[in-house]
Amino acid sequence: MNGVVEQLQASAAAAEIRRMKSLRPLVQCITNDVVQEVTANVLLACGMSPAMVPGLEECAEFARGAADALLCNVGTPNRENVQAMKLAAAAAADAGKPWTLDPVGAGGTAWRDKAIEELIALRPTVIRGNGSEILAAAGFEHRYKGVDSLDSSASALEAAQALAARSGSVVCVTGETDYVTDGRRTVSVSGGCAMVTLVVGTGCALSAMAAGFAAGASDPLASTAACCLLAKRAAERAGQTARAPGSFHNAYLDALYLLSPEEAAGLMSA
Ligand SMILES: Nc1ncnc2c1ncn2[C@@H]1O[C@H](COP(=O)(O)OP(=O)(O)O)[C@@H](O)[C@H]1O
Ligand SMILES: Cc1ncsc1CCOP(=O)(O)O
Ligand SMILES: [Mg+2]
Repeated sequence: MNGVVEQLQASAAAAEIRRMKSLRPLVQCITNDVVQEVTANVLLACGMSPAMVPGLEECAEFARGAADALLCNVGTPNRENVQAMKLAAAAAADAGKPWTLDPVGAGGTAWRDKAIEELIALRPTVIRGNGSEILAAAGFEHRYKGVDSLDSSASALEAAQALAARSGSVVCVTGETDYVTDGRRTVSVSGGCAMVTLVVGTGCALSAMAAGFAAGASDPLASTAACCLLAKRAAERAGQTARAPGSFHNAYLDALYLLSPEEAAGLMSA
């Protein structure tokens, strides 16, 4: 497949980022044990409200009611939290709220792959993963190293397009270049800074951001591409000053906070 790969127009990207910031979406996160804090901090820095609401007893009510969007992330799955993700995802979809699936570690164990397959069947608005995860979730040959990717995003583009066509979700495969596709249109976002991969949770947090960007969006492909663009520009800015992962982490949060929609979209120099 592959076909023509477009780029999001700067004016459209700025409009998506402005829209997200004026909504300040409340993003319900059912995520893994490793990335709770970085996810909340990333959402706050870019202008969203995080709420970690993973409990089986209340997750569906929250998804249906207070939340503007939902993240389901299978990084540290167990029977109970996968069940909570299914209940919350079904409630969100029923209430017309967008939700994002992060298929962390797809392709590693049969049990996790079955959980991911069952979540995909609930039609996430967006599926966001790294190259190996998207290849695995699409049923393509992939290489596996836990939550890291051994496959480039470019090598997973065809799998992303196939997964989007089969699931009805927008699929975002990230890496040196991010690709966002609905199976017909594909948008790429390049740049960023490779040091972002040395800060745990930046991919997981990006999936949470994509959920918030999809809240109220008329075109989830455009909102997801704008989300990737903001993250790439923030990583670039962080990389201008930070020389190692600890300071990069702080500089990345600061850049997510400081970049205006126009700067992130390239309409104004940052
Ligand atoms: N080689 C790279 N160069 C620049 N940015 C990258 C690179 N690899 C990943 N990124 C960025 O890191 C963030 C997380 O993506 P990724 O590392 O693919 O996800 P995950 O953390 O789930 O493995 C994204 O913003 C992506 O664009
Ligand atoms: C290290 C680790 N182990 C289970 S989940 C997780 C975090 C993965 O974060 P990311 O996908 O953003 O790199
Ligand atoms: Mg990940």
